[in-house]
Amino acid sequence: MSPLIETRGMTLAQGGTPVLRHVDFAINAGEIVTIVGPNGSGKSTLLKGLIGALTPVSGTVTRAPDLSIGYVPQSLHIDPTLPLTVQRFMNLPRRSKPQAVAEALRHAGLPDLGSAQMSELSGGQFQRVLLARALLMRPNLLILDEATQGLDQPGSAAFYRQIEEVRADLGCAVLMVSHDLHVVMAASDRVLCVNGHICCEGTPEVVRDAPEYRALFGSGTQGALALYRHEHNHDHGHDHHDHEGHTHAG
Ligand SMILES: Nc1ncnc2c1ncn2[C@@H]1O[C@H](COP(=O)(O)OP(=O)(O)OP(=O)(O)O)[C@@H](O)[C@H]1O
Repeated sequence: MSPLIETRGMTLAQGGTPVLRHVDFAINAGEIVTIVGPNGSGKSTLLKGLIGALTPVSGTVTRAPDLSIGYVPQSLHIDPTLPLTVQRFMNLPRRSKPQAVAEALRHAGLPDLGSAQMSELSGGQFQRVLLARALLMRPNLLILDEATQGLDQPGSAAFYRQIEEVRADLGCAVLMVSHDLHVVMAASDRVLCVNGHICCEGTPEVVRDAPEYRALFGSGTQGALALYRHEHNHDHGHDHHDHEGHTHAG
């Protein structure tokens, strides 16, 4: 099976300056991949290069002909004085069948919110509505750019568990950028640590233990990762994390 997106030696520049060099990357159907890295390390630039919003200065990007991307933004400002129900929001900018809307809300973990006002939602519910809207177009790749900013750690962990359920139910691949290192890493099959280039990659455990990752983030995430794994195994009773990991020096 060919990857949904594959890059070879992709170098991306911002304002004429290369900010991300020689990226060899691929994401396959059904995989959950997380991009971590310090501020300004090139995470958003990488997403832009992958989706085609930024053309590489060198190297190649290949996208599957049937690639369909659902995008969940980090937040969306809606004027709180504007009356806007969840149902109406879900039909912007395109009208969808009520059944499709109900199904997308259910997949996002929101069964009964159709008549609620967007302004009444909690942060976690709001992000789930954004997720539901991204699911309406039946993507085979879901991209989330810091989708849990503003949620507390339990809220973020719950959101990422929902993402794992979406993957299990719909089979879409997931590519996400996050600062919630421990929770998001634990929900991933593969983690990419970016710092102007890909400095290490592999399973969450491999990246957590990689010297390149520790040099950037320290070793403090180990306990939280173990804790989340424990909860996670209890909730679902199975483990998706069966890919071989590797690191390479950067
Ligand atoms: N439009 C732009 N013009 C010029 N430079 C830019 C532009 N966008 C980003 N950059 C620079 O490119 C580098 C990578 O930025 P990018 O936004 O990809 O980082 P990031 O890892 O997503 O950061 P953060 O975690 O802060 O969101 C930074 O040095 C940034 O200043």
